[in-house]
Amino acid sequence: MSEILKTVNISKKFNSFETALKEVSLTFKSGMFHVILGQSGSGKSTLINIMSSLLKPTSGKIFYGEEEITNLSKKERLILRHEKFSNIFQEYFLLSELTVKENIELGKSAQDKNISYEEIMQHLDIVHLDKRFPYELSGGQRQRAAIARAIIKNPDVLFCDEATGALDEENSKKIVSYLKEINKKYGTTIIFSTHNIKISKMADRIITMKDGAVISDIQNRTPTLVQDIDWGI
Ligand SMILES: Nc1ncnc2c1ncn2[C@@H]1O[C@H](COP(=O)(O)OP(=O)(O)OP(=O)(O)O)[C@@H](O)[C@H]1O
Repeated sequence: MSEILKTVNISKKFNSFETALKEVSLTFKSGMFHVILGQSGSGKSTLINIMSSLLKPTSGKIFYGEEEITNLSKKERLILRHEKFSNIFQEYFLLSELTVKENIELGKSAQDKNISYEEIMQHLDIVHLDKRFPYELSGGQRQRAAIARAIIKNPDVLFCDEATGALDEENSKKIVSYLKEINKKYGTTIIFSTHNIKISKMADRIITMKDGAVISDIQNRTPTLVQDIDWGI
C-alpha cells in the first residue's frame, strides 16, 4: 500500500500557553481504516484539521502523496479539499436554508466519480428525509445527512471527527459498518477519531494520542467485526 498522507514533526500552538500538538510524525497508508483514539482535549480534532488542510501547523510539514501541502495558498487548499478530501465534523455544519437533498448534493465532485445519491440515502436510512430542512431533523439524522454529504464525492481521504458522537449504539454500528464498506468498495482512506476504545477495535490501525502527542501506534491485524463490538455507549 502506498503512503497517502504524512505529517513530519507537526506542532500547533493556539497561543503562548496552549500547545495542542507536539511534534506529531505519522504516515498514513492508502486504503486503510485508521482510528485516532484519545480523550477529550488530546489533540484529535487539531490533527485532523491540519491534515485536511483546514488549519496550518505552527511548525512541521504535511505531505499528500509526494506533494508538500503545508503552505498551499487558500485557493490551492480549496481545490485539494474539493477534489480529494472530505470531512465529517462533530458539529455537522448543514446549511439551514437548504433541504437535506440540497445539502448532500453540495458535497458532489465536479469530476465524474460521485457515489449514487440513492445508494447513500438507503444505507444511511434517510431516504424519507430528503425534502426536510436541517431544523426538522433529530441530532442523529443531521449527523447522517452530514455523513452523506461527505461521502457522495467518493473522496480519496475521508476525515471523520467523532462521526458517531450523536448516535445511539444501533445507529453508530450501522454508520461504522457503512464506512467500512465504503473503505473496502472504493479503497477510501479513512481517518476516524474517537474517544471510545471499544469502537477503535474495528480499525486496521489504532493511533493513540495524549496531551497532543502520539503515545502508541498499533497495526490491528485482526479488526473486530463491527456487529461484534460491545460499544458500551
Ligand atoms: N481554536 C483554539 N484556540 C485555543 N485552543 C484550542 C483551539 N482549538 C483547540 N484548542 C485546544 O487544543 C487542545 C486540543 O484540542 P482538540 O479539539 O484538538 O482535542 P480533541 O482530542 O479533538 O478533543 P474532543 O474529543 O473534545 O473534540 C485542547 O486543549 C483545546 O482546548
